[in-house]
Amino acid sequence: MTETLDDSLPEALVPYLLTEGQGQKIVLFDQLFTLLTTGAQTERQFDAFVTVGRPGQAVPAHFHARTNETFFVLDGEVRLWIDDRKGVRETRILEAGGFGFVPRDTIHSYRIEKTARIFGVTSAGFTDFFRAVGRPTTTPGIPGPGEVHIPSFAEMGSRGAEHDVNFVPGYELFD
Ligand SMILES: O=C(Oc1cc(O)cc(O)c1C(=O)O)c1ccc(O)c(O)c1
Repeated sequence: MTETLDDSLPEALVPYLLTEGQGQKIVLFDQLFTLLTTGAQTERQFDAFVTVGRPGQAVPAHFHARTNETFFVLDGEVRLWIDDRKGVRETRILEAGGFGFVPRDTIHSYRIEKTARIFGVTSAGFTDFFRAVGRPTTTPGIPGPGEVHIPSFAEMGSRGAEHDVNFVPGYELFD
């Protein structure tokens, strides 16, 4: 018999299957993050999630001291900025199939340019930040105008500091 799951994820290292749209869903700003697997399921090895959103603002520029991140664009267009402050300083619009690797200590930001779906695998624990500042939801799909969740600047800063999300105020996104 086929096992079905609600949106919650198992508490331990067990095999599981999710159907389209299943996973722990969190709204942050105007995007929906669906967590597919996290440290609790992967022996603290990695997190994997899908982001969906419409064209909007760039996320505030930031870096992580311990987290490596990936962006794999499934649909749409996403501009990614990366700056490792050691010589790699680049921006590019990634279309479906495009990929970005953002290692720890790299200042980065992204902006959805055309309604997009992005698959991300990161170091374990990264998505705890979404849980901390985002709003849980059971509604799949891109949040509607009444569903956006905009945390305060102060909350983003303090929760970010707890979760290794280090914002870089005044950082200018370049062309
Ligand atoms: O979510 C990603 O990044 C973020 C989005 C925010 O609204 C605030 C943030 O601080 C971040 C962050 O990176 O910390 C992200 C990362 C990787 C990926 O594949 C994504 O699709 C989104």
